[in-house]
Amino acid sequence: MTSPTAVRGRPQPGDPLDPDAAISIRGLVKRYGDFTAVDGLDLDIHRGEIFALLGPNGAGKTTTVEICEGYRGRDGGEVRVLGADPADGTRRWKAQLGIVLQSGGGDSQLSVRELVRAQASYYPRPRDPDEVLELVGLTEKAGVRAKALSGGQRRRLDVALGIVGGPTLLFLDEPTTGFDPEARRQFWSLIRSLRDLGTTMLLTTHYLDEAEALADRVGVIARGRLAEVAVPSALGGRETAPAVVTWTEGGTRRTEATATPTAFVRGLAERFPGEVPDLVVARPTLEDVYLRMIGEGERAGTAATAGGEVTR
Ligand SMILES: Nc1ncnc2c1ncn2[C@@H]1O[C@H](COP(=O)(O)OP(=O)(O)OP(=O)(O)O)[C@@H](O)[C@H]1O
Repeated sequence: MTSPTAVRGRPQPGDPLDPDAAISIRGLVKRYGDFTAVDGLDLDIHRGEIFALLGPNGAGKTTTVEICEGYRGRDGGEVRVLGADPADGTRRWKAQLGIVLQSGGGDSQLSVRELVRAQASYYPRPRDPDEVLELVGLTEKAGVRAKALSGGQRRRLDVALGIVGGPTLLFLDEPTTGFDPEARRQFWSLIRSLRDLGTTMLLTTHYLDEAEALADRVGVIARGRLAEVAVPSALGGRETAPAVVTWTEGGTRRTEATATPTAFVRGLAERFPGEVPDLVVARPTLEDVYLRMIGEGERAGTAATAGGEVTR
């Protein structure tokens, strides 16, 4: 289900920061040497929503997210996260954030339970570590050393470490990479239950089905700019795009794009005594519109390479 916040639009350049938003970004710029990785980004993420940031490798997703987390500085623009500028976020502010990094911890001699308990001890109001292990499906592995976990189990541990502090705002950077299909489904229901508890989430992912299944809104970022922000079903005009009807007639594959597929198929059905051969009715998938968008982004830009190396 889509939250009420999901229908709000996106800010325009020059708009004031939104004081009610969980994250409010205006004109964000980040350069690495001569290379501009984030190039004037305006975005509001509303409290309680799940927002998915999509974009090809190197688009600027992690850079944007890490600026919001306070891990990277910026070269221009304004950012407020839970009311504070991340560049001077206090410990108390940081305690409200949960972070699931792309390559998290877990390479430890400590057991899973010990790691989650240790993490919990940094927060003023942590969740119960054993409940968190239950939530991420690691109860049976609680006594196992983290280094003995499989790749997918390690990601679950990363999620456990990210949520044990009871965050108001959770950042998830490609959280289900390496998960098997069942683990992904379990993770999705975990994310939905966190949303039901009121947690705001900013998620980056390369899995379009994940964005579609979880996100109230998605933002497509290409070459450091936001190409579009929309609810998943409306991205790239999907809702109003013509349906494409395909069938076989006289031994030939036929295709018709139509705004009224029901009427068209009814007409088609009258032409055939039984089933319409090989009938398919399709609208553009999220993947179709996404690939078109990032393709347009690539064509609009010129070839650029990253400049100076900056380490976190
Ligand atoms: N520390 C750094 N020093 C120099 N260039 C960097 C640094 N970090 C990122 N970049 C460059 O900035 C651009 C954006 O990188 P970023 O990691 O934000 O992309 P991303 O969208 O998260 O990509 P991915 O999907 O691969 O994780 C890339 O071209 C990258 O090479």
